[in-house]
This record gives sequence, C-alpha cells and structure tokens, in this order.
Amino acid sequence: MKEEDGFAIRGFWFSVAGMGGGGHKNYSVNPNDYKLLEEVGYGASATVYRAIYLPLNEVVAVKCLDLDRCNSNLDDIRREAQTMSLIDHPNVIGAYCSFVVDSYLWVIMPFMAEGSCLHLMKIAYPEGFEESAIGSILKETLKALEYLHRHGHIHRDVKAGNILLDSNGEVKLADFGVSACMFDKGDRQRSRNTFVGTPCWMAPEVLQPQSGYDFKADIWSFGITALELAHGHAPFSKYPPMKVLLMTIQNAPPGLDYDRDKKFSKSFKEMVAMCLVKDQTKRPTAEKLLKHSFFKNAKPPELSVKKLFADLPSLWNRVKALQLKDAAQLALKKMPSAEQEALSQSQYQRGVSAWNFDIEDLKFQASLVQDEDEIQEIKEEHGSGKVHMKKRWQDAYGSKADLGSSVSTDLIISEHINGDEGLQDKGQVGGVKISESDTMESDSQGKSSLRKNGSKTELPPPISEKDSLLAKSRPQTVKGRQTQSGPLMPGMVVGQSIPERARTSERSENETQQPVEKAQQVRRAPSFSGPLNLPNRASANSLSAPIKSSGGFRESLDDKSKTNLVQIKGRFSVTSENVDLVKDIPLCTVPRRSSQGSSLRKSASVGDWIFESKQLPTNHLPKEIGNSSMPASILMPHLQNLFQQTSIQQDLIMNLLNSLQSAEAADASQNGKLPPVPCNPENNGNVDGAVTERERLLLTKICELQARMNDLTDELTAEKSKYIQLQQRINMVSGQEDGDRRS
Ligand SMILES: Nc1ncnc2c1ncn2[C@@H]1O[C@H](COP(=O)(O)OP(=O)(O)OP(=O)(O)O)[C@@H](O)[C@H]1O
Repeated sequence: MKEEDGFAIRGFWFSVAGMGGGGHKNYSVNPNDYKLLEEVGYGASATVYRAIYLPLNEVVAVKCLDLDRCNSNLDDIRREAQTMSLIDHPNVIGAYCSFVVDSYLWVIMPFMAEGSCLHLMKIAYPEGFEESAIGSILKETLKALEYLHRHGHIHRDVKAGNILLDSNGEVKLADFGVSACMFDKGDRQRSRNTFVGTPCWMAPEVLQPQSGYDFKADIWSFGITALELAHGHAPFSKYPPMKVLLMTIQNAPPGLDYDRDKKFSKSFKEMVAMCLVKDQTKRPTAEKLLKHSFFKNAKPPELSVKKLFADLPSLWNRVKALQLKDAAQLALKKMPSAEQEALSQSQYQRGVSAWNFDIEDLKFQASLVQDEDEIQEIKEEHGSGKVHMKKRWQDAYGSKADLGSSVSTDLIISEHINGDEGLQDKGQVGGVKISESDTMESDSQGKSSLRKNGSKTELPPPISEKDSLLAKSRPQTVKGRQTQSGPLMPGMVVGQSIPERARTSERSENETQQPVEKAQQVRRAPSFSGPLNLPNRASANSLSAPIKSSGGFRESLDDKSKTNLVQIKGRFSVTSENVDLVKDIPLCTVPRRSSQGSSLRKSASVGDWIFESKQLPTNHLPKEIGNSSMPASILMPHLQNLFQQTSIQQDLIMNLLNSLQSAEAADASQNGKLPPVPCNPENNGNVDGAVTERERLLLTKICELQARMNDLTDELTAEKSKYIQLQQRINMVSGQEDGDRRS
C-alpha cells in the first residue's frame, strides 16, 4: 500500500479512500480540510461532529474514534473503516474516507441531520413512534440488512441508536464497530462465537457462545428494534445487563402484546413475532421479511418519517439539551457509588456496543439479582428479632462485578457480611440498586423530554457547576488519561485550558469552544486492571436515560469488606473456547460457579447457583476445631467464617423463597391461572396445548422449589445447631483459658 493511501497505527494500515455513501467525490485525508462544528452524537468510543469539508464547502459528519478508548482491537477498527468505505447502498451509511489524527481515527461520512432514532425518541417521542413511521424506518433498515447479508456481513449491532435519519426522511443504518464477516475463516470465524453486541438487542444464540450464530442474529435485533421504536425503549431495558442476558435466554421472546399494544396492526405484531423466534433457523431472512405485508404497505419515508422532526430544534441543540439533562442527573448522584453505578447503567442504557462478557459469570450474577418487581419485604424469624432479608442479601453480595464495562476489568467479589455497614445503598441487591425510579420511563425523563407536541423544550433542573463537576472530578474514579497532544490541526486549537469533556453545563455556556478541543478532552484509556472509570456522561446514545445503579464495581470497599476481598484478574471477554476463567478462586471465599469442584451447583428449578452444603467449609473445619484444648484465638476465625457461611446460606434460601413467592404471585395475578402465554409463532396457534404444558412445567418447578427449600431449611437448621454447639464450645474453651491464665 502506498504511503498516501493510508496511515499506519501500531503496524496497521488504514485504508482511507472510499466511495461509501454512494458518493463519487474525492475527499481528502488531510484533517485541515475539515472544520469541525458542533458535536452531534457520541457512543462508547466515538464522538461525532457536524463538520464542513472545506474544499467542497459541504457538510459532512466526522466520527472521531478514540483508539485508546476503543473496545475493539485494531483489526476490528480497520475492518469497520474498510467495510464502511466499500459500502454502497442508500440505506447504509458509508465512509467517504478515514484517517488517523493523533490517537483518533477520523471517519468522514455523510451527515445525517436528524441523528439517530434513539435520540429522536428520547427527545420527543419517549413512548415510541406511530406505526406508519415505524414501518418506513424498519423497511429502510431491512433493506440495509438485506444488502449487508447478501454481501456476507453480519451487522451485530442493529438498534435504534444506529439507525440515522436525514432531514428529507432518508434512513441509514450505521455503526459497523462490531460487524463480522460471514466468510471469515479461522480466528475471524471464531470471533463469531464471541459474545458481542448490546445486551437488550442480542439474540439468544449470541448469548450462548457454544451455539454460534449467523446473520439471523441481526433479524432478532431487528425485531427488538421494532419493539424499541414502538415503545420508546427496548424490552428488558429497565433491568441490569446481566439480568437482560438471563431473561433473553430463559424467558419467552418479547413481542407486541395483543391487548396492551392495541394501537398497532396485526401485521406489525406478526412481523415482530416472526423476527423474535428463539430458534434462529425459524427466523426469516431479510429478503423474505421484506415481502411481509407490513413492509409492502409501508409508506415512503419522506411521507411518514420527515414529519417526525418537523417542529424540532436542530440536532446539535437537541443533543446539547440531552447532555445537560445527563449532567444534571449525574450531578444529582453525588455519591461515588452512584457514579460507578451510573457508569454501568449508562453504558448499558445508551446501548454501548461490543460488550464482552464472561457469559457463565453473567448467568451466575444474574441469578443473584432479583427483579424489582420480585423484591418483597420478606422477613425472617432469626434469633432474637426479625431480620430484613433484602438488607441481608445486600450485605452478603453488596459488591459484584461491573458487567457494563467495555474495558478490561477485574472482577471484585466481596463476601462482606458486615451487618448494616455493608449496605451501600437502600434498595441495592447484589450490587444492583433496585429502586422505584429505576426504570427507563421515569418521571424525570418524561419531565425533561422535549415533546414534539409541546411547544417548549423542557430542560433539566438547574444545577450548580460545582454539582455538575462533582460527579466527575473524583480522582479515584476518573482515571482518565488526558491527551495533551492535540490533533494535527494547530490552526484550529485554541490555546486555552481544556475543560473536562463532561462539563456539559459549562460547555453549553461556552459556545466558542472549538470542537477539536472537545475531541481532546478527558480521554480515558482502557483500564486493564483496575475498577471501572467513571463515565464522563451519564448516558450517550440514550442520553436521557435515568441514572440507575447497576453492577458497578465498588471501587472503595471499606476495610472490613477488604478483608474478604477476592480479585479475579482478567477480561470479561470470553469466547466459546474460554468460558471457564476463574478456576483459581478459593471456592470457600467466592460463591460462584466453576466447572470443577465448584462450591455451587445449579438449581434446576430457579437457575440460581446454590451452595453445595457438603462442600461448605463447615464440613471441612480443621480437626482442631473439635478439640476443646485449642486456644480461642485459633477457633475464633473458623467460627466467624462458619457464621458468615451460615448467613450466606440463609440468604440463598431466602432468595429461593423469593423466587417461589414471585412465581406464586405471578400465578395469583393470573387469577389462579398461569402466566400469559407469549405471542409466539412457535406455539403454532395451539394456545391450549401451550397453556397446559406451561402449567405442568410451572407446577413441576414449584414442586422442585419446595423440595429444594425443604432441603435447604433442613440444612440450615443443622448448620444452626452446629453453630450453637460450636459457640458453646468456644465459650467453654475461653472459660478454660481464663481459668488457666488465672491459675
Ligand atoms: N453520520 C452521522 N450523522 C449524524 N449523526 C451521527 C452520524 N453518525 C453517528 N451519529 C450520531 O452519533 C452517535 C454515536 O455514533 P456511533 O454509534 O457511530 O458511535 P459509537 O461509539 O460507535 O457508538 P456505540 O456506542 O453504539 O458503539 C449516534 O448514535 C448518532 O446519534
């Protein structure tokens, strides 16, 4: 490759020329030819600017991909750039060219003046679009998918955040950050067994690394996107990522409800149901789906889509409004834990791409998390008083891995049973905060939405600059690497201090600040060993998503919990070949699954990993424990450990009880009947059969649970009496010791 054809980064050449976007003009690879204007979007690893291509005086979009912050490896980035430059389809956003500026890859592409569908929904249609607009948007998107699939590409990240709209109603599918080529061989082929995507939109087969997947995974995501456009959010979006994964695998596929979604046509519902079939082989191809009556009757986008943004302010002003709202939300959460929770949840809610997880660990974590609906004030008679089990569960599992990280992270699991001190936040279970405001459709969101039919843009509540900065300035959480060297555009850099990127409130007042500077602001290098970095935005693609707590790492565990802290070094990136990451964890310390010698086993009925009582340390206590001549100083730690384990067991039992209660509650809510049979073409219309089958399964499940609960209760009673005996012994021993000392 010739020098002028590309730029090398760390040994990789980047193809730069391209005709993407159907254009046939030449775009230079000189950054000085581009004048960056307003920021119009941002994702996990990129910020997108409206810009002017000076030689042609043409408006373009410049996506500045931070190579330091980028989750993908350089090969993937190069592939994205190449894919984009080769694309030539009216519904797929192609790249005019791409080149490297400092540590950024600049991708020059057509500017889509109305931004993403997600932005639009967040700002003006929090409850989703009307059917005619959805039909048009989906049809254009499906054409894009058909084109990509025909050319051997799986997009792997189809979602409203990646569907861009132009002011003339044009619809284009964007973001090839995680796309894969179906013709890849060897390692590249194996990459399709890797778990990437955005949780809510990911097909079940993508979540099960052993199964492998193909372009049908895009059809599933397309179905989820249809629901997202219909409701304003993706199904399961209120749950933490790990729960989403579990629900996607275990639950019946989501769909449009025949009762709740009355406003939508039968053919729309049918189309969605066809996409959301768990068996990928039964999903239609994009080509076939295009022939569905729903798309045949779809209106041209210039009729149905264009009117969506007729009365809205410009894209950058909308983005700014949403950023302010984000900043306000972030500032309102002043606690460090809230910041970390915000990171995880915002990454999740904004639909960050290219998530890499340890699926087994996620399943385990997910099984520990209860739905907010399921959380009940369960109290247990324990000792002298009543113990609030929700709190106790938090105490036991207050710390957990942040699964929302797109960077390499350590898994920190702490068994800290510290009574109430271990409690981080009210309503936090298993490290996942569960509160009433913990939904995408929170009031605050509604309030600050810029509704189309309303005449005013309702901005977020005013916040002081101090507040807005507070959340971003904590040294222990912002471990950013500030890039001091600017892009190769000296003429465009204003010689003033560069404010932190997240200081949106400040920035909004400082309109003169150059976008290039913005591109230089706090750039966080991936953390390969430490806890998660604090987000410098509350959310990105979703922008207005409320900050929810989630599985954020607890960065600063208190001293007590540190005593029992276990760190598992390693990345969450797991392929089908390496799902078993953490064999080296002391099993008695971390309640988690491992393929061999696990202290946990899976309950067939609830999917929870439960302590195998025979492997509990109680049964492996050193012989000395039974020897009353042992000094108390040796016995005490063992007994404390025993006590902790017993508490964990109790919590697990309560969790089981909770599951059982939820199942029963669901039953009750169905008037003594079963949960609704999902609308699913797999039922083939045989509703009665499905109900009976479901009923049978549910009953079996309840029986299993009851049996399991009885077993565990017995085990617990046995453990309790052991504990009491041991306590008596320790009292005796200490009495003896005292006597000895005195004599
Ligand atoms: N060509 C464009 N014209 C206008 N806005 C754009 C364009 N490309 C992207 N955007 C906006 O910028 C946002 C982020 O872009 P993009 O999704 O490509 O970044 P990313 O870092 O790859 O995001 P993700 O988190 O999904 O991986 C988009 O959601 C969209 O709102």
